[in-house]
Amino acid sequence: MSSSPDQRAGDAAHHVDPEVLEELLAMRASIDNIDATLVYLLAERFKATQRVGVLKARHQLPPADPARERNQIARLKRLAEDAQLDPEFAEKFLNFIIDEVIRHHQAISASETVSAPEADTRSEYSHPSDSAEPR
Ligand SMILES: O=C(O)C(=O)C[C@]1(C(=O)O)C=C[C@@H](O)C=C1
Repeated sequence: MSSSPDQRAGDAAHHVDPEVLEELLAMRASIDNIDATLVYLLAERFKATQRVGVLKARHQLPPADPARERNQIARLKRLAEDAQLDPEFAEKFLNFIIDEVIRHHQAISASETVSAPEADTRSEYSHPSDSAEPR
């Protein structure tokens, strides 16, 4: 599943000296490995949040937990600063992922309501994050 040097060369192959291209390709090989790791990490994270979504739906917990999110963002921003990563970017990235997780939680909750009609008190539950407005 790794990309070949030809695939890594992209448009640059036509525009740069061979030595420069060689260095660029070496860096792109590293970027490819990092991107693959990101995909695997995200897949594992979504597997974990999927289980949280089922748990929340079964126990009538709201999809979003704003206090937990605030703590995660504060922690991640501190880590980003230590790692010389832009903390604002780290915050945006985490929020982007969490928004997607909440959409998944809402979908699980909707399907659990259908498949578990005994939990009919849930329909009376309301939480700010349950509104139809996108976050
Ligand atoms: O920890 C939870 O309660 C989750 O649902 C997971 C998660 C996350 O993706 O980290 C997602 C939504 C919540 O608002 C907080 C955190």
